[in-house]
Amino acid sequence: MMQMPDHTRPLKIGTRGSKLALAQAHETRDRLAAAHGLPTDAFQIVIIKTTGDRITDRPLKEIGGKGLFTREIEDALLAGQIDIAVHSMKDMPTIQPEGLVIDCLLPREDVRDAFVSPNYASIPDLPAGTVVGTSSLRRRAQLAHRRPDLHLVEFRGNVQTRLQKLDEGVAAATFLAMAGLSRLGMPHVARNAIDPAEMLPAVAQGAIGVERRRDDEMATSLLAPIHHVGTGYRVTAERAFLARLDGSCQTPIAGLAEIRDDRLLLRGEILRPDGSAAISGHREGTLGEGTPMGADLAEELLGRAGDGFFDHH
Ligand SMILES: NCc1[nH]cc(CCC(=O)O)c1CC(=O)O
Repeated sequence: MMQMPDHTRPLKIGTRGSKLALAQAHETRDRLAAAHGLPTDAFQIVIIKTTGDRITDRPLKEIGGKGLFTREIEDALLAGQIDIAVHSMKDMPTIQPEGLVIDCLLPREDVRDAFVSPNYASIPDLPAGTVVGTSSLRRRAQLAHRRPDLHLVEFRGNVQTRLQKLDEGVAAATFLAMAGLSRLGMPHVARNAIDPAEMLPAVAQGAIGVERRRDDEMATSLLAPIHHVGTGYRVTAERAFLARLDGSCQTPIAGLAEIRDDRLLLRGEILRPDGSAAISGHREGTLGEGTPMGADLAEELLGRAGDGFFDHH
């Protein structure tokens, strides 16, 4: 018999310290407790500060992109300081360090982007020249593509910081993930949720993944029953698309897989950083075909884009 965690030897759940990260860690703990009939004090939430949390005054792309919010957490997992780690899959590099795996996905939240603004109800309402804040290369390129007349500014920080910047008038509108707002209990902050057909979300937006050491049998068996299979199929397809394009977050890429009638439908989009061009396509397949579908769609879009597509100009 496996020794289950209890309050004297709790399973340590590693997470960043932002409100959203903590909400995600608590959701993971509650699902684990419910699935195994354990009290919540059989789990201990351990906050780990990452480089991305420490450096808040520079654009993400300058300090290194994806991995900035995860490296220290993965080091703690490898060192045995924590037993599992909870991540927004949107922020995860496509390759995990040797010895770590993510094969547990929680049921996906709303995948859409939220339009947030004190004064305007939607993107079409924004007058020419309006200042819009976003730190996301994807959202920046998508917006510039549709509305080249707007003025885009860098807008970093966690959800609370960005909302405060809107209040202070640093920008008249911004975008946030609906998933984050919902998990923070504040979906009403969104003026509207943008249809993915208008603004395709980031790969894995709204998905939480739980990472573990590959050889940790306790973590493996504890996590197995909370894995959401449908979310797994979808995120697999989207991340295969991302992996073939570029593992970093230095390029504007969007991707969304959905399940309809037991079929997997994948949409993908790549954009020039300045929004001057966008190329999109789609694939359909069986639920288990996400990996080849993602790679194949990426190949198609890269072929149509040609050399130098992602270069700034
Ligand atoms: N890049 C930061 C980040 N990573 C995950 C989320 C939101 C939650 C999610 O998409 O799962 C956010 C904030 C945002 O984009 O508004």
